[in-house]
Amino acid sequence: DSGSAKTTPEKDDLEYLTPVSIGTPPQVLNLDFDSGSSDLWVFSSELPQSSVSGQSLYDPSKSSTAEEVQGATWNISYGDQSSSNGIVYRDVVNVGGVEFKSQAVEIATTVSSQFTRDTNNDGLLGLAFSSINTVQPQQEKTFFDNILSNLDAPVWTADLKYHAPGTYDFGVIDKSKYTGDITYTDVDQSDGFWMFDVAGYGFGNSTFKAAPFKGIADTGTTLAMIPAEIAGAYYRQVKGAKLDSQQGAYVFPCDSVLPDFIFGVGNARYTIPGKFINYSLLDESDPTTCFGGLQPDMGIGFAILGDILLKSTFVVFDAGTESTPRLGFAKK
Ligand SMILES: N#Cc1c(N)n[nH]c1N1CCCC1
Repeated sequence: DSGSAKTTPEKDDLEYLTPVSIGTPPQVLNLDFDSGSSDLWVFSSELPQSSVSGQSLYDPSKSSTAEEVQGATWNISYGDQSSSNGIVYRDVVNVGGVEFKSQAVEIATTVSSQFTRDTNNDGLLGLAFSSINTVQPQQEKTFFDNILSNLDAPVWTADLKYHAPGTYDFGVIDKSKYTGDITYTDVDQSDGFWMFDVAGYGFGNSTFKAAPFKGIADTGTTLAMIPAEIAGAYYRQVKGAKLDSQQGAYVFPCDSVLPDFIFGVGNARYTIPGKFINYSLLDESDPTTCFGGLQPDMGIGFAILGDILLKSTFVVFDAGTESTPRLGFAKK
């Protein structure tokens, strides 16, 4: 098996939403594919109306193939303090033509206000490791884990783009989506994430610094949260940039020309264009102050390499054969 699904960015590339078919007849929901978490959960007919503001709802009672997982519950909270919880069904799930007949579909009976406000996001499809799936008493597998043995190759790939649709592929590495070689690096899955070593960094007229740091490849995070001293050194190159203490984030004049940011994987070097790092207005009411796409990590012990970084490359999430999983990066 192999398949390909188009993923479309919300405003400012806040997140990328991908159509997923669930049930019989198929109910299509647009989900946020998240390599930083491992639950497939959806807005559902079981939610109170006050929690729904335009999202599409999965209704298991309208699917002839839905079966409730008796006694199973789930409860997840994310780094941005958003959260959701509910009960569990199994149903047919199809992503880009790849189907699994008894995927755990976690239906929300409660969602936090951030999700209610995110009107086009119908839920999440977790693509981190199944070891951090939150279903109890019996943990469930991710969609990728479930389809793995049927895939032509044990991989999924992310080709995210700046202010344009991209694709998530399963079971195939599409050579038309990248240039040059793919550089692979080992993954430490012990925290359930796609965690790897960034070999170092560079920007502006500074030379590349071989100062390695750990980070997770996280398609579910908008920005790139990097070690505070690196973020500080980067924004010192930007006239008028300052750390907005209220936000705990760097802001700068919107007409700033931001330096490119170089990151290393193994011996390879990749460039995040400065344009990507001029992320968005801080506040719609002030057209002169902009918000950076690179921000300091919150001292959690690893960087969170989200869409700002991932969209500058073609990324291979490789489960490996019996060996360790690995990540591949290529220019495009
Ligand atoms: N915070 C956070 C976060 C993350 N690190 N990966 N995915 C996240 N979210 C998915 C939906 C809301 C937040």
